[in-house]
Amino acid sequence: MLLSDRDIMAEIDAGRVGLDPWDPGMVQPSSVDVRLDRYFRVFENHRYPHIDPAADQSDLTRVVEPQGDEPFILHPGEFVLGSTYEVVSLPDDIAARVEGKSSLGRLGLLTHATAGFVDPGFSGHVTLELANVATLPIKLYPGMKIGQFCFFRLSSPSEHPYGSEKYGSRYQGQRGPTPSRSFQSFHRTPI
Ligand SMILES: Nc1ccn([C@H]2C[C@H](O)[C@@H](COP(=O)(O)OP(=O)(O)OP(=O)(O)O)O2)c(=O)n1
Repeated sequence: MLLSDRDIMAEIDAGRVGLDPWDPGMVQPSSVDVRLDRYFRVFENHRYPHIDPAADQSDLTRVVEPQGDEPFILHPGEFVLGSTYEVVSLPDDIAARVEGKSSLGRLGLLTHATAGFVDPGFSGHVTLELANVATLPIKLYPGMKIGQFCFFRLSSPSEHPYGSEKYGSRYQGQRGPTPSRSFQSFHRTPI
């Protein structure tokens, strides 16, 4: 079930869902707007001949921080990682999705390429997969509204929420735009 504004507020007031920093003005009818943090990870493609999900390529990306009120310019076709300004924390019976904003989508800005799901139990900044599919560069201002979270109540609490031992939980507690940890516990079924 998708949580309404009043259900979201009740979960926040009960301390079960955390959004830090919290601004009640960000609540929408059944979502909460989130803002863009000031850190980005740009790809250093010259370092590798290919991207390998099985290999530790931690230096494939480099952190860039615009100074003061400077925007980050995202060029057409470019793909960088960003992150939400808010840290989100979910209990074991609520999952979330990060969604784009229509006003930005209409300009050609994508906020996640394929991964919009936030597990029950997750806590951390959410990493944004920012892409410009327009034909002109787009200015990204730290602190601007960049997307929205919507929240879903599970049919029952998760037995092994994100962060518990059972699963990898490779991104629990992540701070800022976090590069892929795909190589950690990379598994391939022989077929
Ligand atoms: N755009 C997104 C989507 C998700 N997450 C966070 C919240 C999720 O709970 C966590 C893990 O997401 P997935 O389960 O989709 O990723 P993996 O399966 O690759 O990671 P893991 O093995 O840790 O489950 O990453 C994020 O930071 N940014």
